[in-house]
Amino acid sequence: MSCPCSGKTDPKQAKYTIVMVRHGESEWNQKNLFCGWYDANLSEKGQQEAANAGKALKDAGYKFDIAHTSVLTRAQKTLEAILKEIGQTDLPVEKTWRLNERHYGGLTGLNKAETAAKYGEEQVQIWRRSFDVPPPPMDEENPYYKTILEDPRYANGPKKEEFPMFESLKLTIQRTLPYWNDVIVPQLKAGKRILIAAHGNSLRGIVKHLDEMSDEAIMGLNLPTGIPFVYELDANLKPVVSMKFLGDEATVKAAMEAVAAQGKSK
Ligand SMILES: O=C(O)[C@@H](COP(=O)(O)O)OP(=O)(O)O
Repeated sequence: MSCPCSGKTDPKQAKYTIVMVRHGESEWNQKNLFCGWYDANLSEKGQQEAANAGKALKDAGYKFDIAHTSVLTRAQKTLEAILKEIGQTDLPVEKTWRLNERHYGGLTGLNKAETAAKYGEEQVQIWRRSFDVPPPPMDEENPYYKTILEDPRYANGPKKEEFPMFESLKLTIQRTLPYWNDVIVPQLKAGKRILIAAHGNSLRGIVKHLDEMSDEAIMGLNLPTGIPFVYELDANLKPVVSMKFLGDEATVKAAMEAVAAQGKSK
C-alpha cells in the first residue's frame, strides 16, 4: 500500500497534538509468532528501535505532559526508552489493559508463516486484518491460557466476565475507545501534550476512529514498530494532520510492507 504518512494538512486549525508509537520489535515479532496478550519482551533490535524513536522525538523537539501505555512489557519498555532519550523519565505514566494488543485467541503462540502454510495466506489475512472476524478462541489447551488469565497484572481489570478469549479489531476498539473518550480526550482538552506507546492493533483502532476509516480501508494499514507518528487535531478532535511519521517515507513504507508480509507462508 502507499504510505499514508501525511494525509490532510492544515496546521493553522490544529489545536491539539498527540503522538503515538507502536512498541519496538518484540522477541515474538522477531520469531514471527502471534503474540496478543502474551507478555513478550523487546528484542535487542526492538530496544534499539525504541531508543531511536526517542531520538526522533527529541530531534523534533517534542515534550509531553503525560504518557499512556498498556500493561504489557514491550510497550512499557518502549515508553521508558523514549522518556530516557527525551529527558523526561519523571513523566506521569498511566497504564491500562485497554491499550493492550488485541487478544489473538487460539492463534497466540503460533508462527504466522506456518499458520499461513497450514490454513492459507487468505485465511491468515482475514484473522490478522479483517475488521470483525475474530481469531479462534483461546481454550485451556493453549500453553499460554493460564499464564495470561492468571497474570496478576489483570487483578484490577478486565473483570472476569469481560476478560477476552479472542478479539477482532472491532472488539479491540470497543474496549480501547472508552479509554480514549473518557481519559485521553479530557486530558487533550485540558491542554496536555500526550504520548501513547501501545501496539499494532490497539493503535490501528484509534487511527480508524480518528480518521473515520472504513472497515475496508483499515484492513490495508500495517503499523511499523518503533516509528512515532503525530496527529494534529482541531477543536472538534478532527485530524488536520493525520498519521505523520517521524521517519523518512521510504523507511516507513518498507517497515509497513515488512509487517504486512509477516502473514505470508514463507
Ligand atoms: O500480537 C501480535 O502478534 C502483534 C501484531 O500482530 P499482527 O496483527 O500484525 O499480526 O502485536 P504487537 O507486536 O503490536 O503487540
